[in-house]
Amino acid sequence: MTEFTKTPGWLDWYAGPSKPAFKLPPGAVDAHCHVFGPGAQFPYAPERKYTPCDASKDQLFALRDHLGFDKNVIVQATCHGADNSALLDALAHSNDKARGVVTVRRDVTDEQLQSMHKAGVRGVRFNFVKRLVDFTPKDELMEIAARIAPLGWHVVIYFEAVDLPELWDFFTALPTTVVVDHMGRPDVTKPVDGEEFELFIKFMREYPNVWSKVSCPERLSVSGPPALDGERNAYRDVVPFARRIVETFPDRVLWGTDWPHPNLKNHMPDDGLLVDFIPHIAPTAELQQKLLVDNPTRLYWG
Ligand SMILES: O=C(O)c1cc(C(=O)O)oc(=O)c1
Repeated sequence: MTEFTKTPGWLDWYAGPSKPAFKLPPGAVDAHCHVFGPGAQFPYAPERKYTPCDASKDQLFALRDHLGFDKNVIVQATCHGADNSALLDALAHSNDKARGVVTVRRDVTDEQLQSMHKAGVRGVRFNFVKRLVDFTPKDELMEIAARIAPLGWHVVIYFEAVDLPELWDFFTALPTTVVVDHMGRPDVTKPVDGEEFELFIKFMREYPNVWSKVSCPERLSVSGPPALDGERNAYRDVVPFARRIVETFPDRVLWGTDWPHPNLKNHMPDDGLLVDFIPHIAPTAELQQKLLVDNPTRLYWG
């Protein structure tokens, strides 16, 4: 049995979350969440940049039911590298209520890809956030994208807003649907109609294969207030950014909790209150239906 020691200062996920006041529509999908280990059963990768607390599939499924979601999309976390065993185990025990996005290297075989497809995998994740991963050459990533495209899978990309100009040519050459994690991490202290965020809007406007997760206000917010202590109007500085994306591209947005929220530094949100962020960025029933049900169902269960 392997013992792991958490990264110093690690914040564990919030136990005993509230019941959201916002009632999720039937069939709602939490389209961005992770499983961590448990490390004793699914060891963390040697090349990881952090060691988390455990966050098991059973704990994830309990949260899903408590919050009122119907399904999950589980995204491979960088602490597991390219070993997708914990994720695949969660899919296998999900009763068809979960899909997955994996991390693979160029040595993955076609048989492995086929078998992951049968298990419910529908995408690969390419990560460009330097604090999370070592650099992977773009030709290797493009080769992987070309191999997963025939399966109907998509590519999930995680990057910081300042790096979009440099990554533009690579992203716009990808042959699949492209899903951006956490709105490409805008700096929300800059104007919502400023140069940086306009480039992201342009990316989505000019490339109809690009989708965005309007998730992670708890990571992007600077002025808060956090989703804690009954606050149902949290992270107000993030609202204009997320709402602009939802209202401009209503058919290409997804929402997820990001549970168990790796690497948060100053607080851990109450996931029930985090769900209450949704109506602030998707104010009508029609937008909520697309964001939470229609879009993820089409992309992952279509
Ligand atoms: O910002 C992060 O630290 C972060 C990390 C990971 C991961 O380690 O996979 O995933 C996320 O969605 C966000």
